[in-house]
Amino acid sequence: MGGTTSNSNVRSGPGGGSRKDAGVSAPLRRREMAAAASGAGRCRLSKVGPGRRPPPARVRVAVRLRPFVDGAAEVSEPPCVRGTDSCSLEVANWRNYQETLKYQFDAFYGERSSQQDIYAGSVQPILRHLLEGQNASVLAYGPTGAGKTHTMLGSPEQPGVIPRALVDLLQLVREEGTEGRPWDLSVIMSYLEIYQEKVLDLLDPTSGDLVIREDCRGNILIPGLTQKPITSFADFERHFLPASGNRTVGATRLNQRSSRSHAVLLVKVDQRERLSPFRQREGKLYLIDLAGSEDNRRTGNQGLRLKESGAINTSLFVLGKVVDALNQGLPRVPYRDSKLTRLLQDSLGGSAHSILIANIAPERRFYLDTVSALNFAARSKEVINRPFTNESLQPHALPPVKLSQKELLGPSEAKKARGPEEEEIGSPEPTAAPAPAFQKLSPLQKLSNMDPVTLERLLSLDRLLGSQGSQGTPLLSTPRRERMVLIKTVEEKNLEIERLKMKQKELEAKMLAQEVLDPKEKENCAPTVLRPLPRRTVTVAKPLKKAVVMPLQLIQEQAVSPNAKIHILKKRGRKRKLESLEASESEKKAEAGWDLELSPELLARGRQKILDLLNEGSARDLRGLQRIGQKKAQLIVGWRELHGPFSQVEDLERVEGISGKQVESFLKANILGLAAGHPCGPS
Ligand SMILES: Nc1ncnc2c1ncn2[C@@H]1O[C@H](COP(=O)(O)OP(=O)(O)OP(=O)(O)O)[C@@H](O)[C@H]1O
Repeated sequence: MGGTTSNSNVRSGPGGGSRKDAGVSAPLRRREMAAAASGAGRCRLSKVGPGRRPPPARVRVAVRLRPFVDGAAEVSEPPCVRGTDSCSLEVANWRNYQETLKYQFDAFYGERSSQQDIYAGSVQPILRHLLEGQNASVLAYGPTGAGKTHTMLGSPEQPGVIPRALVDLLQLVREEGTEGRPWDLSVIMSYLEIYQEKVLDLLDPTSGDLVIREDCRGNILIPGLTQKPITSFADFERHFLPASGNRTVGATRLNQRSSRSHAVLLVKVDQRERLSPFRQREGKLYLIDLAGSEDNRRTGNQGLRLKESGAINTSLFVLGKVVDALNQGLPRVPYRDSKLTRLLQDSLGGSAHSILIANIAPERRFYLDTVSALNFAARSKEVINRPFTNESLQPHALPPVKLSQKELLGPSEAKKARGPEEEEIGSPEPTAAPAPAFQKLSPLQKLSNMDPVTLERLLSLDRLLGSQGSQGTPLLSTPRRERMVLIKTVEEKNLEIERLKMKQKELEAKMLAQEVLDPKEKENCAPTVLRPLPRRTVTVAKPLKKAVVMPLQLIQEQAVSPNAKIHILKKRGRKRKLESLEASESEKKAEAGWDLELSPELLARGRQKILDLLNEGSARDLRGLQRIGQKKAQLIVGWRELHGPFSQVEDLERVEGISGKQVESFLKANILGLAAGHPCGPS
């Protein structure tokens, strides 16, 4: 290794974390803005105070150099890396052997450092944040065979970060949670791996690929992931050791037991205040052993190993892009481009106290990997996180909710939001009660109380008047007298509409009576053939496109079940009848000119059944519904866990990943089957 140092090759300047934190440089601000945009600081929490952003905490970076593991190599070649002090190291410059590349980090651990040195120096200090209700993460990064698993897991003789952290954390929890202390504490663990872009539960390997979600505070969670309560280290080992056996490892040319996946141990510390105001806090610790980046020219990987390697390298590449985007303050940070980065979203540029341990190897054959790992580590230490206290009130301590969603809506909207059954029950909802005299309603509230049809007509009249330019004054701001005249006109129109509706009903009844009398006509009609009625000539508002929902199976069912009423097909445009129920699917599609009107009770029954399933069904039950696969089922269960029960089927649209269109087609596919009491088959 050359003795001369070239300053131009110093990749990271001597500026320590404190100096950078205090600085107000533009790039730092941009990074902070990106961190905020990425989800940090979205919370309004008591520790931080409403409107105030949590203070920044830079990602800490430590580098660990492992010793030579191959004695022969140590004798034949000098190391290509060496430490210069407890924070700095230098690497030979392959372009010019007279020079070295210098790096400075928060800590550097040389080849003689022990497991305890790394743990006590870099990991132990962040554990206390968990008891403050904050998140923390430890990531082991580096090329394959550089010692990540050794650092995180270690061996029975040299236990690594994971066992040491668990021992200390459980001890802390015991001390803090003893009787007489203000908080009651509990610890829960989960363990997963990301293997070939699949999130697999190591505590329950049968569970399949899990979905990663983000809550309103920007916290990352995985619904359906097994959570095991632990109270002692023996408890932890009982779950952890067999689960570690489930992790995917394989032999490569560079490591006999190479991790083929990213392993993530999640330890959650839940705290509940014993006395008023009964706050609760949650701190999460992620302990992550990343799979190593692999140069497949050297690993000699082929087949499955090559595929695994591709997934590992891609996710690590995205990790690099995320770090770069955060550093450059880019508006879009590509967290979603890989499962790994999605999971690390609140650890990088997010809400956690994070420490990255970059593992490097001294052998020459690792040289390029070492330089690339060090460069990544140097970029990572510029990333700013904003840890905050994750604190809320325990559910029983919350004051009663004053306004329900229905109460916030106007009466007509609330009526629409209620199911037909609810309407029939006619509960004395506050929405129906007159507003108290002292409550001064704003004009907007008055409008929202109006019948939507009237309101729609008022607004279109308003638009019309506006477009004519004659009156010039928009309706809602016209003088009271003129407004009254206009409203009266609207009311008259409404009356006329009602009259026409009545007339139409009479006509319909007449036609039905005629059909009954006409035996020839009757002969032609199989009981299930749905007959068109004259088209309505008056539309109150823009006609809503009605869903044509008629699974063949159900129509046949209706034929033998006279109780269930499915009414009428209404003609729209072309004069064609549904000839027979055996009509092919394409023919049915061609019948777009026909609308089907279904018995409202039948629809309401179907909706209620769907709602019950959405609120009470397991992911497996939900998979039994049409148009719901494994992912959507998990999304639904996850949403429910986060937000509570769905109040109406349309709430499905609020589930991230389910669009309004999908909800519509889901409804169409399921409503009749469920109403008719069919068990739903898989889609
Ligand atoms: N600090 C250390 N002291 C002694 N041996 C070490 C040290 N670090 C790593 N090793 C040894 O080096 C080998 C490779 O280490 P390890 O499996 O931890 O690498 P890795 O980075 O996790 O690799 P991969 O990404 O392929 O899983 C192992 O035999 C391990 O025992």
